[in-house]
Amino acid sequence: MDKAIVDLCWPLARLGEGIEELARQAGLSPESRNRIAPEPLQQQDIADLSRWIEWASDRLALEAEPIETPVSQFGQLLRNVSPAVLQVKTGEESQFLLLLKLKFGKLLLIGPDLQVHRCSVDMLRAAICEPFEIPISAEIDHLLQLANVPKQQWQQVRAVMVRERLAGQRIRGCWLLRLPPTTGFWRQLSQAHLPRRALLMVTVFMLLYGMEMAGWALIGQAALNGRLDFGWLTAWVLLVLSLIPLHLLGGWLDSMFALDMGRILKKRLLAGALRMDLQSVKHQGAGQFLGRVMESQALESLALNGGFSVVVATVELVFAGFILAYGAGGQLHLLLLTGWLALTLALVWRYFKRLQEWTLMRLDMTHELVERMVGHRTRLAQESATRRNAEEDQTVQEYLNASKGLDGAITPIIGGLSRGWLIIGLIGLAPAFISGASSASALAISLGGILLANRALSGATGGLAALARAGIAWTQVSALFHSGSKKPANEAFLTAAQIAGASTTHVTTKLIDASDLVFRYQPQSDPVLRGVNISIYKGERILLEGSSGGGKSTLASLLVGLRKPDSGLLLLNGLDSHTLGESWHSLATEAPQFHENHILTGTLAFNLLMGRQWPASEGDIQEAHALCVDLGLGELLERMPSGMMQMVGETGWQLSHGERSRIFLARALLQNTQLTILDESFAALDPESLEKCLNCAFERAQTLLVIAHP
Ligand SMILES: Nc1ncnc2c1ncn2[C@@H]1O[C@H](COP(=O)(O)OP(=O)(O)OP(=O)(O)O)[C@@H](O)[C@H]1O
Repeated sequence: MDKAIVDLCWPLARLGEGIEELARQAGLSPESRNRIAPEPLQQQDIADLSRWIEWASDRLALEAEPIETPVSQFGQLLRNVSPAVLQVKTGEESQFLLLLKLKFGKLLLIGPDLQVHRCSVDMLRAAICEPFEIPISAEIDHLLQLANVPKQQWQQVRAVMVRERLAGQRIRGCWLLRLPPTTGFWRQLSQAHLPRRALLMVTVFMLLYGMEMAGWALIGQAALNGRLDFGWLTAWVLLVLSLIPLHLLGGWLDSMFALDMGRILKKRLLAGALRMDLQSVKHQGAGQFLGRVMESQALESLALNGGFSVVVATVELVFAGFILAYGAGGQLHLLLLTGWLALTLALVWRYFKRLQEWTLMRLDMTHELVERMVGHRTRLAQESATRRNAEEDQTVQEYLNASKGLDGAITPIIGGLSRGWLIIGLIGLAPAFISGASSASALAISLGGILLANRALSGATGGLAALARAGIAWTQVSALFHSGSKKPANEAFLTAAQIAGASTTHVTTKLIDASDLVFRYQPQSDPVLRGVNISIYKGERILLEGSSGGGKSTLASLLVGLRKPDSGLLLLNGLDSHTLGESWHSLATEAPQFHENHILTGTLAFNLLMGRQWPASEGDIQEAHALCVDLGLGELLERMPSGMMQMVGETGWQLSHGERSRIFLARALLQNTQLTILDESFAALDPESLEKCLNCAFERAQTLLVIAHP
């Protein structure tokens, strides 16, 4: 490896300091004083590197996204991924490069001397791809010799051959540092320079209107003074032409702003949706969520378009106010314009209230519709035909009435306000016109002001109506937005051995230790679980029986960390949920009951291996295939034209009840966790399949808890 690159490498022991420096120089963590420096990882724990980098970044209120790419595309990756941490293998040791950014075609790297150094993309690419390329280069050179390729073409041909040979190999060991979507929204906006861009946008539009008005003043004055010759016209045309690049700049700034704002907002809402507590998700139902998704899309487009129109209209109104004040109408015109604006706001408020009522009704209808669609078969089979549509007419009638009210509120806003202002503006000009006291130029200025205010009002009314709709959408998605914020982790880093309860200082054979657990679904309701004590030792096979509704599935969800107990102590490998954090899920998993488990639309392989790294390795796919055969699904796999890559789910191959239940079982077993809970996973199986599946579970699960009604 090039000596210049070796000098830029950071040792593992200083990586925490390096990440902190990288984040600081990349402007990702301005408030460095309040952060806690992550403890370094030791070289012997290198297997935990990826988790450690993610944990250390979390400590700095950042997110480290692991990125992998085919070797052939690594150069491209280097150009696009920054700031990033890159792993470099130097002998047995792992060292690291800190990539700050790409500037004028060169990469900027932070060295251990804390200085920024420049380096070419090719040089860095060669250094990191070396371990992949060296083993095959001798063989390729031999081939080139045999093929009598002229020496001067070797470099070129070798590069192509290396690329071809390494096409299937992927490089790991690259982590992109960025602000997580859970960071404060304002900080994300400033990081993307959005406030600055908004200010620039307003300035461009102010300039645009200033110039536009100057143009009209120029031509108007020349016409009124009778000096409209070729020179004046040329000056006017030049002014108008110079508006074109400004218009383009304004449009570009506007779309870039909208894109970035939309991206940040979407990421935040998605993060919120994924972090929502299981209970509230269940409580709201699929229909409500569908409604929310629709509202979140509306929020983005309406808030941006509406907000932008209102800003532009405000600029126009300020200019119109100035012009009117200087015109023949003077104070009277200003007064009329203020009154008209007040009327506009009042009408928009009325529209907002009616829209609120209408939206709630629409969301309820969406919810009901989804529920009816889901339960359609049941209704056809069970519900009396006469009752089936009984309530629909009344609901639709109420919805129609609300829609009529909404139309009544929007019509004057869209159609009437700007046109009405034209009439009011002209009436305001009448006294000056009739009395003849004002000059022709003052009348012309007033007329220009009225027209500009008319344009502003039509933009403002559309914009305000869109903002009102965005406001309603916000009330629907604000919970998602707020649940997307999170504080950085405070827990100490745990190595894989510590999590597994097998580190040198802490060895435990007790996998689950629960005492006095209490859980209730609603704060005011009776507990479903009360005073539960249970100990599960590693390697045990346990059958959990009990009366229906006794709380077995609820207990399972506590043990796999999907729910938290209201009180009591629950330890996994001697560690509580606060200490283990997300790692709880890598230790304990369950195959939930049939009605709570799903085959997702995707390949069979994805459905089986979704708990592992995706895209899956060849080895993972073979393991999943072998397990399916053990569970008696071999014949099904043979029938499927694409085998493991067969599309399944709603729109794919329709699996039978028993097939699904075996895929759910395989999915849980393939996670290879220390504790596997199977919640009534065998209910749909015939005795022969049941025996096969049970044997498989006994063989594969490290510790097994089976919930069943034998
Ligand atoms: N969201 C909820 N709100 C209130 N009560 C709930 C909720 N979910 C479940 N319960 C109640 O909690 C109790 C325990 O349910 P759980 O599903 O854990 O029982 P179970 O022992 O697994 O039953 P089964 O053997 O019938 O599957 C039941 O009485 C159930 O009605």
